[in-house]
Parts: sequence; structure tokens; C-alpha cells
Amino acid sequence: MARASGSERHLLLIYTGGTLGMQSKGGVLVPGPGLVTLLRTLPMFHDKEFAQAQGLPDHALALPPASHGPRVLYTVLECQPLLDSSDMTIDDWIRIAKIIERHYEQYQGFVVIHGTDTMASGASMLSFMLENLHKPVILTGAQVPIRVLWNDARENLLGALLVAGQYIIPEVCLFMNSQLFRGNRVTKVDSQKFEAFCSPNLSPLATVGADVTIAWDLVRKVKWKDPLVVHSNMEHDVALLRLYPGIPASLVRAFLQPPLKGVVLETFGSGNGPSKPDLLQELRAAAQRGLIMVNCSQCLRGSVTPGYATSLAGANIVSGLDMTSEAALAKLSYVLGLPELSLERRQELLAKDLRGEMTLPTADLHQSSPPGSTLGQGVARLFSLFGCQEEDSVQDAVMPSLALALAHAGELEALQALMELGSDLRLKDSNGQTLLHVAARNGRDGVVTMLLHRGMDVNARDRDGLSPLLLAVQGRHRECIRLLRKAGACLSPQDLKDAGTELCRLASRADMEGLQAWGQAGADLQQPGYDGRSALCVAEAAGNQEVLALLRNLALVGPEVPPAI
Ligand SMILES: NC(=O)C[C@H](N)C(=O)O
Repeated sequence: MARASGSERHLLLIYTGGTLGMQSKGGVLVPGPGLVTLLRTLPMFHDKEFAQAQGLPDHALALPPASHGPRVLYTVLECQPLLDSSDMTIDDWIRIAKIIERHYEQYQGFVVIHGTDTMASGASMLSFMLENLHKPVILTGAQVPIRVLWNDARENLLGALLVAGQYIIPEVCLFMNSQLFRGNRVTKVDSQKFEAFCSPNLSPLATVGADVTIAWDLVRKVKWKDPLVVHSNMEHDVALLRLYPGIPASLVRAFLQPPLKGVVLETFGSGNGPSKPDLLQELRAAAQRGLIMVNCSQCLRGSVTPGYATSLAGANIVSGLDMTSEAALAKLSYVLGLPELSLERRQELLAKDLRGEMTLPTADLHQSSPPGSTLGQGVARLFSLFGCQEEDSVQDAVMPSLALALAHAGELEALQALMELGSDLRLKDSNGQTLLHVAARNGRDGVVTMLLHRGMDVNARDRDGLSPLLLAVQGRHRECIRLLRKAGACLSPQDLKDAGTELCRLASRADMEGLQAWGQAGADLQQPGYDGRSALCVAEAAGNQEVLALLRNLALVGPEVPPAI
């Protein structure tokens, strides 16, 4: 695969099965092959013209351009066999982790199409298997197949591709119904509604509406120097046991027998269970045999706490705090799969927050905000997020949008800091506007000065043929016009011609400020408008002495600096 340019990001879309691509056979839904063929025919998933014009290889699909951010290209990898996620096992998730490992350097992000039934388990497993993840891995799926007219498949898939392609959220996530969740925090709560998942103890990492809102303070920080480690040695002999009122001790004993090595006990309320001596005795005996147990509540929200006499204390059970059962089982499988650790060390690891899967009681989530503007704070967060990493993927994906936003807001210092980090000065937004366009359009004198010092092309044109100078004139940003003119900005012959009609319009409205801006930019005040009359004629006909004086004055003084090109 060719290396994507700064304005493109290439993702791997791994299709494992699930309802999203299912077809009806004999009256029931079964995983269906050929998803890529369908995606190629849907304009929202493939911009054929762009692919042809760019000569993209056959395997690459291209999303249509988004309003901002890089173009997302993706390649589909269809797994064999495709599975209903109810048939998936730890080995299937290990296979997915290995696919990601194999293609890790080639792609800037990964989207995994997965059935929703066990997606929370899959996302949890993958989150522990993929240590030091630097790139987004987003699982998505659907409640209704993509081939059905009214479905959630298209929006889920498109949202997952866009988020993975445009933001560096270096976690295993789950995207459904416009929300991006941390993968090991979710659980499926609805078998029918599009809102199938909830993340009971952690807010979404991102929400996609008219805008994409990312909760950067929740996104996990990455140690960029540490390489990805894929843990494929997961323990299979782990299980979940849901307690219920009156559960017999004999049943618990039978369940906890070898080869079981770890169990997640799903307990009542804040981690409670029946305090019958025979039951507690079975738990203690299991712990003595070396069985590792984790206590997770059957409640969706809240945490396990040792507040009651019925809290199963003394049975050597690790508190799962606010973990979901899916995350706890995956964590057990991971921790028990780590080689050569003592039982105590494994229990210690289980009690730690390893992948953001649980909230430690002491965690201070309300750190004081850094000073400065909201945007400045965002940049500070980003800097802390990326630390001293050398990943060019950060520059490719985050920096362009951020730099444009900073130029727009006139955040000079933050923009300079971004430049030091290596942000590309030649970047453009989806309308082909440069940072200089954006700063000039918004009258950001400081940013314009800095960009001119850095040698930006002063006469660059956007897709509509507009230059920074024209945008500064339209905004009547006099200081920007002066700076640009001084740096050699000129109106083109076409600009000069088009200016005739605009000058007449301004003269008829006695818009002194507008006329001054055009005069300062070097417009020819004699230039006739569409009906052959010049601004001077218009002012004379209206008898507006003030406008006449201004126009004559401007005509006498002439353009300040270089003549028009
Ligand atoms: N909505 C779905 O994807 C359900 C399907 N049974 C699966 O998990 O594969």
C-alpha cells in the first residue's frame, strides 16, 4: 500500500460477521459475504470518481470528502468464516488481534465490524490483548442489516470510519448510535433499539452530531515510545457465575472445580452475596486451591464496596469496583495468561486499572483545568496526550484541523507551538484554504504576521479562486490588508475586473469602510461595473459628496504598495 499523504488516512476495515452484513436464508439471518462489493456501490462509502482520478489500487475504497479533516481511504478484509458473534470465542478475538498486529504499520487505524451480541466481550478482550495501542481500533455493528432499507448499519459504519480516520483516539472503542465508547466499559442493554449499548460508569469518549465532540480528558494517554505488544496467550479456563438468592453451596462447589482458574462472581448491589457459612466455605476453599475470583456487581451502575456484612469479605475475592462483567472476564483471561507470575501478583494486577476498564476510588478525575482559553486548554491536553512522540500519524490526522482552528481563533502562541511540533505549513482545509486564508478571513493580525514571516504563499488561491487578500478585503480587516500588501499580495486581473461591480455597489450604499478596504488592496477605482459605470459615476449620480471625496482621494493616492499582477 502506498503511504497515505498528509491529507489522507488509510484504515483497515476487518469484517468478522454480525448483523450488519447479514442476509436472510430460510427465514433466519446468517452472516453474508461480499460486503465490499456492496460498499463499492454506495456513494456514501465509496467516491468512485476520486478513486479513479487518484488511481487508487483496486482494494482501496475512498469515503467522500468530509467538511474538514483528511480524506479517509480504507481496505476491507473479510474474515473466513464470517460469524454471528454468538459463535465467537477467545480464539476469534486473538485472531483479530493478530490481524491488527500484522497490519499495524500499514494502516493508521482499524475498524472491526462485529456482531453486537458479544461485541462488549470482544472489545474488552481486544483492549487487554493490545497493549500500548497508538492507533484507533473501533468495533462497530448494527441491529439491522445494511441491505435492509431502514437500518442503523450505514450510519454506524460511516461514523466508525470517520472517527477512526480523523482522530487519534488510541484505544479499543465501540461505535454505535452516534456514540464512541471505551470498549471495555460497555455492555449490550437492548436487543432491538439502535441504542443497543450503554457505558454505565464512563461517559462516551466522543459524540457525533452536526459536530464531533471528543472528551479528550477521558481519552487515555499513550506512551509513544513503547511499541505495541499483542498478548495472545489468553487463559481460556475462566468463567462467570451469577449469584442468585438461595444459590446452593453444592452448585457453587461443582462450578468452581478445576480446570477453572478464574471466575467473575456477579454479586448483588455493592458486591454482596448470601452470607450462608456453607457458601462462604466453598469460596474460601476455592481460593485456597488457587482459584482467582473477582467480585462484580449485577447492577449496571456504581461500584463494589465493602460496606455490608454480606460483602463476601474474607473469601479472598478481588474487588472489580465498577467494571462490567465482560471487562472483568477479559481481564482475568489476560492476567491469568501472563506467564510466570505469582498468585499474589496476579491479584495485584487485577486490582489495578490496566486499560481504563475501572475507576479506582482514589482517581482524581477532576484535575484543575489548565489556564487560558478553551482552545488553548484543548491544545495543552493534546500536547500532554501526545507527549514527545514521534508518530507522524499525529501530524497527519490531528494537526491540520487543530492548526486551522487555531488560525481561525487567532491563538498565536498555541499555533506557534504546533508549528514547533512540525505541523505542515502547506496544509489546506476542504475548500483549499491555507492557514493564511483562514487568519486573513478572520482578521487575525498576529497570526497573519507570523505566517508571513514563515514565508507562506501570500497569493495562494482556494478552490473558489479567493486569495487571503480578497478575504481580508471582504472582512474589512485593514491591518491584515496592510500586512498582506506589504508582503507582496496583489489582486489578480480577474479580481480587479470583478471589483468594478462591487465598488459600484459599495458607492451606492456609501459604504466608506468597504471602499477604503478595496482601495487599500490596490483596486482600480475607475474599473467599470457590469453596466459600464464606475464607482465614481455612481457616487456622482447619487450626489454623495463624502463618497466622491473618498474615491477621488483614493484615486490620487493610488495603491499603497505593489501594483496588481
Ligand atoms: N445485532 C447483531 O449483530 C446480533 C447478531 N446475532 C450478532 O451478534 O452477530
